Amino acid sequence: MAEVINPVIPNRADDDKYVYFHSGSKVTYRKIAEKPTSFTSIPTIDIADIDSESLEVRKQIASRIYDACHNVGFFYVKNHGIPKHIVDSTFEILKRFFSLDLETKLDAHVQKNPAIRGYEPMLETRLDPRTKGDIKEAFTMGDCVMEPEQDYTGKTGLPPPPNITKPQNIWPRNAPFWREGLYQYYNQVLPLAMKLVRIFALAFHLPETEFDQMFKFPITGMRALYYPPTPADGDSHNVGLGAHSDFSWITLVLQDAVPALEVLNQDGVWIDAPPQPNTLVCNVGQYLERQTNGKFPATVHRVRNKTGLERYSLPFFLTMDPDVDLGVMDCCIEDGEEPKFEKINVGDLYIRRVLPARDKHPTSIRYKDVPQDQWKYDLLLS
Ligand SMILES: O=C(O)CCC(=O)C(=O)O
Ligand SMILES: [Fe+2]
Repeated sequence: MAEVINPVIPNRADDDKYVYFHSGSKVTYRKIAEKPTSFTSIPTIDIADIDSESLEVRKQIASRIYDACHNVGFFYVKNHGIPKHIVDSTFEILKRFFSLDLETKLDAHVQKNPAIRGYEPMLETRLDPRTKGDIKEAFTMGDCVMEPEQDYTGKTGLPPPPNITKPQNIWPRNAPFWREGLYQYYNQVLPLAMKLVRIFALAFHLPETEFDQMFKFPITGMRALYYPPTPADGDSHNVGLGAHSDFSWITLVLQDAVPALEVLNQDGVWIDAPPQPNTLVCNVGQYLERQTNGKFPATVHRVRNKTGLERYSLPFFLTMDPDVDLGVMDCCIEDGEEPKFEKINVGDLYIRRVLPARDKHPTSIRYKDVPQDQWKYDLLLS
């Protein structure tokens, strides 16, 4: 029998769209995936000159940050200025804290704290509903007008607000090194983040101090994380932290030498963000995404620790003051474009995201019958 000639004829004009190949006796073809449209690595930005007296030099850093945030939503911060001995001692206390006995850590259980801060044991959160839970332990602290380490009056020139009578953080009573050590790092990373706030203003060709009035005493969260090795041969959905974008303005992550962080690009490909020595990872959060009308995407990421080693990390989340009403910046709306996000109150949006994410927490249970649009940030403070 004569062989049937397949009517598909390779066409040179289509060479860049299709691969033609023989399959058995037939000529056939396959469409080449669209050219990669998105990033394939995470850029590094050296900020050694962030304090330069030259505005031009500072603008150059800002311009690189603009490109990284626009194209990727993530970048490594090199020469961030946090002394190495503080980074080293921070990892020492992270290891020391998470290896404490459970009872000592549970003394500061997140369920005991109205602001949903404190210690979260293994599997307590579940960002990916296909999993048993996130394979990590965590401890969160953040902004608090009452804790002397944060010097509210020094920063704002105001006495602490009289309506706040309970500390927002909870600390394990039998591990005083933990509060002391975390504050050592906190009081380095917060000023660094505030320098970045100014550089971000420059990135939009705005006066450097444009955002200052939004960050007088910002909402912060610092989350110590311990990820044991995720079993390599187990369920492929196993994750240290399920895929998510950050609920912050920006996040600065201190990670140790164990690779596990992965960032999702627009083509749906997971890109590794392995540790680079002496850097922090900076990423765009949902508030900045809103403010920029999506020009800076809050890029999705996850943590999978497949190395067989224990991993520690310490993200610092910066969000503006809770009383700010945040809209899309005019400079981010192109001709003919509409704002994609409505104006919101920063603190109210915060509580409306934080409580549903922890629906078993006593604060969530307390307000479960109150309609969400009546949840005010102050509920977290009482
Ligand atoms: O552990 C990390 O490297 C990142 C953690 C993270 O993405 C988060 O806590 O939001
Ligand atoms: Fe994150």
